[in-house]
Amino acid sequence: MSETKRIFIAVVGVGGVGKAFLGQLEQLRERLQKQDPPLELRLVLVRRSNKQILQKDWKALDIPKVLAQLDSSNERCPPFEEVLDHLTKAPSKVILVDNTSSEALATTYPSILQKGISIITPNKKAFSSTHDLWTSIFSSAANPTPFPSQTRETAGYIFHESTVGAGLPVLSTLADLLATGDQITKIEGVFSGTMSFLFNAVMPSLSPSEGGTFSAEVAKAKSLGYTEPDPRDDLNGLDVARKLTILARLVGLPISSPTAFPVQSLIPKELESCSSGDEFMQKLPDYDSRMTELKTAAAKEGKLLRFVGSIDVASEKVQVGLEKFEPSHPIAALKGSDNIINFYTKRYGSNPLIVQGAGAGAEVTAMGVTADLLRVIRLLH
Ligand SMILES: NC(=O)C1=CN([C@@H]2O[C@H](COP(=O)(O)OP(=O)(O)OC[C@H]3O[C@@H](n4cnc5c(N)ncnc54)[C@H](OP(=O)(O)O)[C@@H]3O)[C@@H](O)[C@H]2O)C=CC1
Ligand SMILES: N[C@@H](CC=O)C(=O)O
Ligand code: NA
Repeated sequence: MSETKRIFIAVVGVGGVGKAFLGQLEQLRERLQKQDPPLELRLVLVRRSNKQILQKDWKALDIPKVLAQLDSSNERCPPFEEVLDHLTKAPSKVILVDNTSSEALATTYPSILQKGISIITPNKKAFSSTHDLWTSIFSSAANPTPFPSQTRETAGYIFHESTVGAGLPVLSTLADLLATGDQITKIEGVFSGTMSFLFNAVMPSLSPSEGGTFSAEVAKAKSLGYTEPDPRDDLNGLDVARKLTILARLVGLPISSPTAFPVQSLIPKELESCSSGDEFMQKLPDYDSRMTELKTAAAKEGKLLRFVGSIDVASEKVQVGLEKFEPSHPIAALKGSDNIINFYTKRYGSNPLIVQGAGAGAEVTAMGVTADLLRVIRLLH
């Protein structure tokens, strides 16, 4: 066998997605170790909000045992810049996996990339906050968006497939459409696993006796790992707005922020001032009748409520909110946490290219991150 090549992996965030990613990393590590020439994926950092394990001597952490080790570790988190300084001294390439929803970490991506460290992440914050940050990230990365037409070899690569539609091939499909010269005219569909789950459960049919209460289904979506760490970030429409911002920017629209277009919030006005997600969840059942009223009104028109988003490229119009659909409509017929993303393009004409499937959940999201890991590995070797 030829000499083993090596890539160092640094994981920040070990919640639902981070844990599932570590499981997939272990499987991939075993596979790549056996290929010829072997490639070693060596885990050297795991970090959560209040503690970390960093291998200063670059020795491999044992992935199946690392979470238990982290639990019992006393190593507090130094500022991330210190960790980054150490990672830049690695004897081989480093890939940082950001499995958090931290905006603070997201704003450091440009400097991480400039240091030659690649990033893979399901965290939407970096790509859907200010347009300046977006520009800064992709002018720092080795793979400028929307597709690598040139490379800056000393910089790191960045991929973020799971920021839209979790592991579904949404960004890679869009990149292929653009790279092969198609023109996107419209993107529309259901972009939130949480919202899909909620409306499929609260209003599965036109029958008033079917469907759970809104607050109980929100609690279920949270326990299934579909919601953002704070479910209000889903219910206020911002999570979908962030995904549409990312897609619109990839298409070339200079969207300034995810609040720059109409976004419907499902948070009752009275609960906008809740100081915590827990307080919000406790009080939400008091407002279930509001959703029942909306549901009843839609059913009178013979329609089902669904939470959707759209980008009209020519008019640069982006919008997010509730709409009503005939029960036979593909959007109304979704199941579970499924997303559906319709790409209308010049080549595909009036029959869109459709990507559909689970749009939230730890394993399917981690799968998109692991697929991004493979993309970076291919570019590095
Ligand atoms: N869940 C899903 O279905 C999907 C999630 N995503 C995205 O994936 C990301 C992770 O989601 P999920 O796993 O569900 O979230 P969780 O809340 O389960 O996990 C978040 C993890 O990040 C850690 N963390 C938060 N802030 C920091 C920080 N500043 N430094 C270090 N660690 C930090 C938390 O630490 P601690 O453990 O100490 O709290 C926790 O381990 C989010 O950006 C989310 O939007 C994208 C698509 C689908
Ligand atoms: N909270 C999000 C998770 C994936 O991005 C969702 O429900 O879609
Ligand atoms: Na995706």
